[in-house]
Amino acid sequence: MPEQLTFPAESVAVLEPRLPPKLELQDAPRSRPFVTLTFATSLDSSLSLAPGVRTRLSGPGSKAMTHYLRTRHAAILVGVSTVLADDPALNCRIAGSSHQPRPIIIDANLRWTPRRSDKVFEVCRNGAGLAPFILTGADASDLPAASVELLHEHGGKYIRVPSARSEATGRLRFSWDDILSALQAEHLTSVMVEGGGQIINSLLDPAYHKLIDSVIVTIAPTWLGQGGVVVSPERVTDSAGVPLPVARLSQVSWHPFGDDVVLCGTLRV
Ligand SMILES: NC(=O)C1=CN([C@@H]2O[C@H](COP(=O)(O)OP(=O)(O)OC[C@H]3O[C@@H](n4cnc5c(N)ncnc54)[C@H](O)[C@@H]3O)[C@@H](O)[C@H]2O)C=CC1
Ligand SMILES: Nc1nc(O)c(N)c(N[C@@H]2O[C@H](COP(=O)(O)O)[C@@H](O)[C@H]2O)n1
Repeated sequence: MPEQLTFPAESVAVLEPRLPPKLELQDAPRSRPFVTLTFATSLDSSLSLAPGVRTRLSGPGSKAMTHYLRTRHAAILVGVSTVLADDPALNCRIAGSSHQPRPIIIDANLRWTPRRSDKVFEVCRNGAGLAPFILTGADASDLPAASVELLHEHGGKYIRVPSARSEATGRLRFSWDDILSALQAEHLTSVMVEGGGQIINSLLDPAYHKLIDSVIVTIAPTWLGQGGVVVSPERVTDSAGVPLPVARLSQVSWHPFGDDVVLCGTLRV
């Protein structure tokens, strides 16, 4: 029996001002998708116990909250290491909701080989989710034919995004402007960015704050300990080299969900 979550109407009302406008209420077309940054963290800012380790942080109430967010966004975006670690379904499991978000996987360097048994395809075949769009820096001629075919069969695809090679890692990187342009071209009007650590830390670069419309963070009352995947963006300094805070939320509100608390805010001025 597939999991069925419920999210109470009073909690819907609390979240609504933080969410993308419903399509029918949108007065003018947007030039880029509405971006919600959302993840679950421990008290020591960890997303998971270690890279590659799936770690449950959200309790039942905040988990249902995340799935409600999935009903309210056109797309849900994760990095390739999250897919490799978690084999996520990336679908919406709120009882009675017919909406499914489009999974977007950032895999600039083609590290993931999609397989028929992956959960994201399984839920798709069961009519309980959509197939992923994989954003890659690879040329069409370099895409593995079997992966292209598997994606095509389920309604997914690779999308080529302009990339630059990172001097530090030698790997291809995207700018967030290009990622959002690729989603806009697919008529995806909103996206929730779920993780993991590298994806969130790259989006929290001050150059991209103007692209983030809403931040919704679940904080679980637990310390995971050192060695976890941590949300901590690259440091910024003033002209004398003195460290400055990278970002601070405004319009902040806190909402308890069971043992967890959900923090809402914005980086927009
Ligand atoms: N608690 C939570 O809410 C969540 C937890 N997680 C956890 O996070 C962990 C995975 O996180 P990470 O290891 O940090 O990996 P990640 O999921 O952030 O993916 C890293 C990959 O994304 C690529 N990447 C990041 N920014 C990019 C950019 N701007 N352009 C192109 N490629 C980019 C990197 O090159 C790397 O290959 C897993 O253990 C997973 O369970 C993941 C999502 C949510
Ligand atoms: N909100 C939230 N709470 C946690 O405790 C988590 N571990 C995550 N992880 C994210 O959710 C994805 C799993 O999705 P499915 O349940 O398989 O659909 C996982 O890949 C992370 O992105 N999120």
